Amino acid sequence: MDTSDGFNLENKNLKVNVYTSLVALSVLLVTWIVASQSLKLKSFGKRIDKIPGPFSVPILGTLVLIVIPRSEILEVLVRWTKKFKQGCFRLWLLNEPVVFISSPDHVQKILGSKEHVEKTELYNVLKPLIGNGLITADVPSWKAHRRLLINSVNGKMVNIFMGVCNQTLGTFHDILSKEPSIVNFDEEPTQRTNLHPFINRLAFDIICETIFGISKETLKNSSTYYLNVSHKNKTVMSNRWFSPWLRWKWVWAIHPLKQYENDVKAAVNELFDFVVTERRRLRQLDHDINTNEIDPESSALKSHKHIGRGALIDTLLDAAENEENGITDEYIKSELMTFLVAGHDTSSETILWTLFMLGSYPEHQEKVNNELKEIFGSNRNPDLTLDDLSRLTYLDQCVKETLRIYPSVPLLMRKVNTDVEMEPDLIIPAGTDVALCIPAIHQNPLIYKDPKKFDPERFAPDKIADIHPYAYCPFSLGPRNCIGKRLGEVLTKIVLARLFLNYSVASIQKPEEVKIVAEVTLGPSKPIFFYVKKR
Ligand code: HEM
Repeated sequence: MDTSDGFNLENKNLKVNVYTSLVALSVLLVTWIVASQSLKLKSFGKRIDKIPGPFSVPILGTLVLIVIPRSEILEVLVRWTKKFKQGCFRLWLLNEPVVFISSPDHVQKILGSKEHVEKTELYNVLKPLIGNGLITADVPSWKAHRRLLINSVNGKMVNIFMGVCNQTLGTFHDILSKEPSIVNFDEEPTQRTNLHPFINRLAFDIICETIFGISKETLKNSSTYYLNVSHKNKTVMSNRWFSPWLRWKWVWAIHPLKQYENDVKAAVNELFDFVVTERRRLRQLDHDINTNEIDPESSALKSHKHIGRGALIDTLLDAAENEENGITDEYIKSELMTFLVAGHDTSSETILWTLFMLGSYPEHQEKVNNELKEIFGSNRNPDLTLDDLSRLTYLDQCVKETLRIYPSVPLLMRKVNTDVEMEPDLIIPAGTDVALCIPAIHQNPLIYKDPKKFDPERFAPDKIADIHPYAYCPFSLGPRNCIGKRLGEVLTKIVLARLFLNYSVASIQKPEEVKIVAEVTLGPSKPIFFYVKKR
């Protein structure tokens, strides 16, 4: 007998055995997953289903969510908030439940508690871009890092920020005043202006400089400075955030956007390497200047145009010098990207929506102008101080009211690790994902009379105390609120003040014509246009 025949036969048998074992193993695995999931869901699901909610079926979950376009999800959520008792309802996203809450007392029980600070798995969609920074960090790392950063973010970073804002606004004014669609005060504009790209770029430049401690001229030399942190990323993240199908991890693993995610990771790494190397060089230069080890006429010193110590990167590099803090380069990268992503789109959307509101309601724009005139007289380009900003109280009311109607972050989520009794007959079981749809919370007619109306008077100093503290949460509330709230407020007000000192705006579309889209931030479905006149 030919020995090679025997060998082939043995080989064939071996292959058949391997395939059979693999199939058997897969069947066992799938059975085990299905059985354990259904056992878990049986008892858990029964408790969840005691909470009312829209029609749902096993496995596919709440059917409406699968068929409606993403642009309508927000409207549907607001409608359900009104329909179900105390605005509390459960949804099934495929086989995972989410409980939505909206009454101020319920919001307080979750956001106000030190216990419910864990984020849900959904936040993992942000990780390719922002790693394990504060937004996505697990609870122990979040606690340690928040403690590390809070004082400098609200202290020296604010002062650095003011300097960067004033300087960048100067150049911004030069760019904007050359825009051909902007006319002099006595002329009628014929061309419309889309202010969004200007504002977004401005916010990006200011935040970049304050976080990385590197002037934007230097950053421009980095090939990835223009890393598209804006549109395409938002689409990728929002697809994963809002599409129920993409919650199935295996779908995501083979999804075409996976490649894009990898490209983003590579670009983030490149940007980070550039920034950290450059900042370390500047810190060394600082040291040499202080210790007189450098010739005052040297070219290195002449090109030394940086913003001084106090950028976020300095706090992180200082902390890394003490080994006990356990700060790694990987963490520094995550935190820098977290602040960049969390800071610039949120602020620029807030500025844009406020312009839209003040452009739609000229009577309120007039009041803002009067306030500016009273404080700055005829000086159209003052360097603003924190004290000036605190005196702009009517502008502040307008921004607050805009953030009520158009909160830049539309959705917050928390995982609760203990049973939470909302009402005696309404218990959210431990392990549930709890969601807060901020536009729905902000449209509660029991708190805000005529909630769709733009009325800055709601936030007048003598009325603000009437608003339940947990009925207004554009920056979230409680221990895991927005750490950059102060920076976001300063940026929004300083940009708006400088704009209204020099320009008047009129919105072209009416508020009811502009649809909002809930992505990771809340933006208009189509660009918003203005007629802009120089003052
Ligand atoms: C008007 C502007 C802003 C708005 C409306 C806003 C809103 C928010 C909201 C709602 C959260 C909570 C997110 C969640 O729990 O899922 C948050 C968190 C955060 N924001 Fe802001 N933000 C703004 C500006 C900024 C700025 C300028 C920065 C920094 C430069 C920043 C950095 C952060 C960070 C790091 C977190 C995570 C905090 C933590 O988990 O401890 N934000 N922001």
